Amino acid sequence: MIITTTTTDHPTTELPEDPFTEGPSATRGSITVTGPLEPGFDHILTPEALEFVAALHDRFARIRCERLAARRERRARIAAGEMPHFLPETAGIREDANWRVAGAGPGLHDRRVEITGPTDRKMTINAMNSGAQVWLADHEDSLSPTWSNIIGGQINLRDAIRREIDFVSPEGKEYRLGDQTPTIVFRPRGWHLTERHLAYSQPGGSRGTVSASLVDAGLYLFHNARELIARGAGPYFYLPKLESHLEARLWNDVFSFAESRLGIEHGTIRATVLIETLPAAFEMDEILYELRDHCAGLNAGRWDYLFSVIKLFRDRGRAFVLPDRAQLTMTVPFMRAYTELLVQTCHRRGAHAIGGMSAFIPNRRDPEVTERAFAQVASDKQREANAGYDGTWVAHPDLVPIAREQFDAVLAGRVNQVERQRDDVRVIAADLLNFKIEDARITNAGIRANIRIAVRYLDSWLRGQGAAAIDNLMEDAATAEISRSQLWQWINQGLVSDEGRPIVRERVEYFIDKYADELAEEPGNRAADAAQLMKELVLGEEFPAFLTVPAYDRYLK
Ligand SMILES: CC(=O)SCCNC(=O)CCNC(=O)[C@H](O)C(C)(C)COP(=O)(O)OP(=O)(O)OC[C@H]1O[C@@H](n2cnc3c(N)ncnc32)[C@H](O)[C@@H]1OP(=O)(O)O
Ligand SMILES: O=CC(=O)O
Ligand SMILES: [Mg+2]
Repeated sequence: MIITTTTTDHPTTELPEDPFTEGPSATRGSITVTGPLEPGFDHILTPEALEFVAALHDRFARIRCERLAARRERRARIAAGEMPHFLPETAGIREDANWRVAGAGPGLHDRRVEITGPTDRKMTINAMNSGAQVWLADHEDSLSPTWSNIIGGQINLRDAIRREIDFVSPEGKEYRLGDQTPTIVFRPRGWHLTERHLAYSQPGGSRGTVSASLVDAGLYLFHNARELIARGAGPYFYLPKLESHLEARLWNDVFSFAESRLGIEHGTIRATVLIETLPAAFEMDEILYELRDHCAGLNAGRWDYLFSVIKLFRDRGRAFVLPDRAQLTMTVPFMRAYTELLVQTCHRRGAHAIGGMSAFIPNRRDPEVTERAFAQVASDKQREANAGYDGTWVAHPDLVPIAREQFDAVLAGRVNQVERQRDDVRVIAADLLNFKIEDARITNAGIRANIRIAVRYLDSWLRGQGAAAIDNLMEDAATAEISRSQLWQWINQGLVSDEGRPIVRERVEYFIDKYADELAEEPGNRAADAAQLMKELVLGEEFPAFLTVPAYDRYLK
């Protein structure tokens, strides 16, 4: 194989020659627990596990900061007029037809339906009994990262993996695992997030930030990697919110280091990378390449992708303004282009292409809502299966058979269609950047819907629930990001709604208060904080890069 690029010749560049033999100058920091110890936490936060997480910090904390700085630099260049583009310096990787990724690990060949959801004890058991092939156990978009949820989630994962999990609800309903359970793929928090209930100290007393990604992935690997392998699967990850192939390289280095440290074979860990930012869509081949020893596939994370487009171009003028959220479907030109390119890229490299999440969810108490959700989800999954995807996500157990039916119809007895090449796809940069939408509208109803959804979602998140059914749609951190970033953009671009109403701070503020007031009677509500946070996110001059950052730093208890 001939690769004509400098970025590929990386003996994991930031590391010494034998990257996993610590040199005399290696930092030996330590991690201490500053959060409260709830029942069972001591079994997860053991001295050995904390030492492992500290070793990850010694090695990778600085590089993480560099990668985050690179995100800020790129965004500044885009604000100044640069457009995202395919990188000339990595053309060799894209043009070389000869390399492939490791592909699916044991238990991961059949990913027709993947149920996603947070790791609380009841939902863990429900997801494991859902009939899906995979459970995406989520510490990202659908999990509010309270200390209880984060370490409680690790307890539940440990117990689920060992089949030692049961639960009795306050109403007395009993939950236990059935015989057939899905392969678990764990999604740690993204590189931008920190964990404030742990402290990282370096020799000499200096303190460093604790990366939420390294905590989540580190604890999961430490407690479960060997057990998963012994049970015929492996430690598998979904990697969220990557913005470049260098971030993929960082993950790859983390995995290689962890494998070496835990004494498991190189390449045992498998990752599926979410392509959910616009810059990452320009680096899909490079991301696969960086992670090739550990990579199982890519996923089209549609909601964060939309958020990324809005965020990147928020101050670039009206040509970059997207219409009401309801009009941002998967068939608008830029979404179709990115999802088609993803399948083509994956299958060329032997990687799975996994579809995304339709936000329509059933309501067991309302047959009409359920019927509409089933129809919407069926059509979304039919489109994905026909496009060549190997599997897809669902948000709710009742959607598993609906999605499965669509994939089974196309796969006709096979468990994936990785061999199907989409040589017909011709996507160029202009297609990924074609933000024109026919009959685009920004309506008063669309503005109010964004405000209502975001306020309600923030209230839910601050109460510790990171996914919520709002008006029969699944809302999570990614969908709420779209709502709040659209509002910020529409205000700052001085837009007027289709009905002729200027979109101004005073009016948006009025509705924030109105929708927060609607929640004020609910027991345990966080409506006042949600309104305050929403005002910061939407009415401020500054645009916080992620809503979860100020929400976590200043509002989450
Ligand atoms: C942009 C992205 O990243 S998408 C991926 C991230 N988002 C998600 O994962 C969302 C996952 N989905 C959910 O969290 C939930 O479906 C919600 C919050 C949207 C709705 O949940 P509920 O209001 O509890 O729905 P509903 O009452 O219909 O649930 C019925 C049963 O199914 C269970 N259930 C619903 N969704 C899930 C799920 N995703 N996983 C496991 N169990 C589930 C509920 O726990 C409930 O169980 P019970 O009958 O034993 O009490
Ligand atoms: O994580 C998935 C998304 O759509 O965002
Ligand atoms: Mg996402």
